[in-house]
Amino acid sequence: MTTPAPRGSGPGQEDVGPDPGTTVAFLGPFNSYSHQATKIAFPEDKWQLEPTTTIKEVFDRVQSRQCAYGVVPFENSTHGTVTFTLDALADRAAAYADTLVCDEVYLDVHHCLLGRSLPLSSSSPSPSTAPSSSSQPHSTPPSASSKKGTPLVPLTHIQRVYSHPQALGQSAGFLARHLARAETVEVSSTSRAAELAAADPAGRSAAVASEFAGRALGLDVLARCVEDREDNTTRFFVLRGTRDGEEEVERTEAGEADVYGGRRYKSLVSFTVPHRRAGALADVLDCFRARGLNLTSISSVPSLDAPFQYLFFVEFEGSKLDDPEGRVGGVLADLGRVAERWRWLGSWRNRRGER
Ligand SMILES: O=C(O)C(=O)C[C@]1(C(=O)O)C=C[C@@H](O)C=C1
Repeated sequence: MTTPAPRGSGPGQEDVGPDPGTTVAFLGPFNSYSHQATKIAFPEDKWQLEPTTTIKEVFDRVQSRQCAYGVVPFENSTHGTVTFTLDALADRAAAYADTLVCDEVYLDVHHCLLGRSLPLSSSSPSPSTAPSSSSQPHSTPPSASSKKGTPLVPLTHIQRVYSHPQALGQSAGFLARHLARAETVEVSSTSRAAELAAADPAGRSAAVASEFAGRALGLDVLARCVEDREDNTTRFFVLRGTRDGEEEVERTEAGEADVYGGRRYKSLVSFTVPHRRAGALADVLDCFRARGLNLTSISSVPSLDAPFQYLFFVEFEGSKLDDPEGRVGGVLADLGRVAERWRWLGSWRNRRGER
């Protein structure tokens, strides 16, 4: 049996009413990068997309079946893992026992500095802000200098830059070069940052966010591609609840051989190891090596069992439910013997390189 996958082919796709089977929670507000990623996997004509204010709320809605799916950022290629998502996946209070990762979405992330080209008040630029390294006069039209990562107008009037901590981290070099004296303020999402910049009556606030978010609010683009690396990409996880009596993940289509030798899929497990035993983590990793399962990421968070003890996450190529050679089933059985406690968090189609 093939479990319905997202990307427009899921249950109840003709019905866009309040049926929880057609709803997808994502980290909002609208126009966030999470919203863009969600639209890739869940076309808006078939799915009802519901913004949340926190990543935890996405997990809550999936676990409680208020929403059929959820989309959360997992890691960024420049700035690393998203700790709120790892914390929810760590599930220390067993609040998300029925929530699994069932797909992934890669999104190229290109940030803009958004704000007002000139301060809205008639006063001159604040002496407390650093002079911009741009030497262009205010009158220069943006199109005359569209060089990536270079201010399109002087930034001397910008006193404050709002953004999501991930986006600030991804643009740290630009901010240090051009806005060293401006205050940086972390907020819950890049689109919230754009809202705050738009609400500044003096026009002295800016946001690191998408051009999309700026357009929706009538903000000027003060600089494009302010991320420190051109290949800046964020990977999102699609979450869903476990379903009784049903296979857990999308399988290879009937007759479609797994020509990638397991690379068609990825899986995620979490585990703890006996903290005081030398080589305990190496023993767990050795189980993957012994079965020829390639690891694609490894992360850790404090286990909160005791100070300085950790819960590990290992992501590897292979699926629990399309496992003709039994290698994934084998390694999960090994984990039961070698790890202190462990949990399978899902298997899904490997989307790397699809876009
Ligand atoms: O703030 C947003 O727009 C988000 O969707 C969150 C988020 C993240 O947490 O990583 C998503 C993608 C970008 O890497 C920056 C921020």
